[in-house]
Amino acid sequence: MKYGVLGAGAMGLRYGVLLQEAGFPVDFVDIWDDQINKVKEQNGVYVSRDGKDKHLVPINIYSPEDYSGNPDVWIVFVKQMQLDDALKRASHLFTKEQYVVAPMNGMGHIEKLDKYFAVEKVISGTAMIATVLNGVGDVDFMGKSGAGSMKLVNQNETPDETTHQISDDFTKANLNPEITTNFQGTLMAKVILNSVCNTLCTMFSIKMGDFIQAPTAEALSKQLINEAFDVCERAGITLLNTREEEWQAVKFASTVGMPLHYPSMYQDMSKNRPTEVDYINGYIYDLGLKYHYEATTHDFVRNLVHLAEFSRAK
Ligand SMILES: NC(=O)C1=CN([C@@H]2O[C@H](COP(=O)(O)OP(=O)(O)OC[C@H]3O[C@@H](n4cnc5c(N)ncnc54)[C@H](OP(=O)(O)O)[C@@H]3O)[C@@H](O)[C@H]2O)C=CC1
Ligand SMILES: CC(C)(CO)C(=O)C(=O)O
Repeated sequence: MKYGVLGAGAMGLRYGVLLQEAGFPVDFVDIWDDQINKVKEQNGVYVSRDGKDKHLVPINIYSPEDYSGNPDVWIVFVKQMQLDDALKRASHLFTKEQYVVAPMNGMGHIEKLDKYFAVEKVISGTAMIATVLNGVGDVDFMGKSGAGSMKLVNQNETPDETTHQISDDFTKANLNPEITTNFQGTLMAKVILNSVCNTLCTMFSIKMGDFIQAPTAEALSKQLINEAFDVCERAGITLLNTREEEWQAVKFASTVGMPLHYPSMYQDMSKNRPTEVDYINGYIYDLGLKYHYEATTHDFVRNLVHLAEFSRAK
């Protein structure tokens, strides 16, 4: 199938380059002018793996206004706060026949995608794949080839032939996809993991492997996990994991999976950009309020992240 990647940042480049290397046609569309200009100027994107073997990979990149292709599948990887703008600028490129796959972090993207794509063709998911954008036109794939895994989940919880075909293509690209059929439960399990790892590592500027060694890591993680599970139970969401399994997932990702990774939220904070915390801890808190439950720890850490954003901006 032909892929269009909307958002040629860290994750968009990782998915697109791996699919291209697996033999699929890929076009990249971005709303970030500096990235487009740099990639065009250097005739591609510099790709490294764990900081080594930096090499140039030629890619096709366009602004939405300059692109006129018709991919079978869009892969959307932008920060939650950029999504409205990206979709609006690319809206002339979307058709009701196209599928969209958006394994972004946080929550808030699905309703936005539904405005442009047929509901049964909206696939979300989660990516346990760590990637760092060193700067414009320069991306670092963390972990060995084949490291990391992801979940694909249809909004209508009914995987069709195209979903399986996308999954096969992603397998060929070494992205290790698994199709699940519990939409909310799949997405929220990742939101909860990010509400622990991304938020706590970002506040203290530490890698996941450093965080997990802290004597307080378990207590801090379990407090956030328990509150989030309390929210999901009230909202009628059956999570993929139990509370204990969620903590084990945090531990595994931090100890074995990606100990050297600064989560993507830290990558924003360290460059003085706003973070996705409102779509992660903030989403959990707001969801709780709808069911008359206050996830106060999530609200507190969300506000601490905003305090850090504010103090860095000064
Ligand atoms: N990175 C990761 O390891 C993972 C990320 N995700 C999720 O994937 C989605 C996309 O995230 P991701 O690919 O990480 O983000 P991106 O790499 O796409 O973020 C790039 C954006 O950051 C801004 N930016 C400005 N200057 C720089 C700079 N010098 N270096 C880097 N970025 C700059 C630009 O936006 P602007 O001009 O508006 O500032 C640009 O569009 C998010 O939902 C994220 O949470 C999920 C799993 C793992
Ligand atoms: C790679 C991972 C899972 C780390 O929390 C992530 O989602 C991120 O960096 O945003």
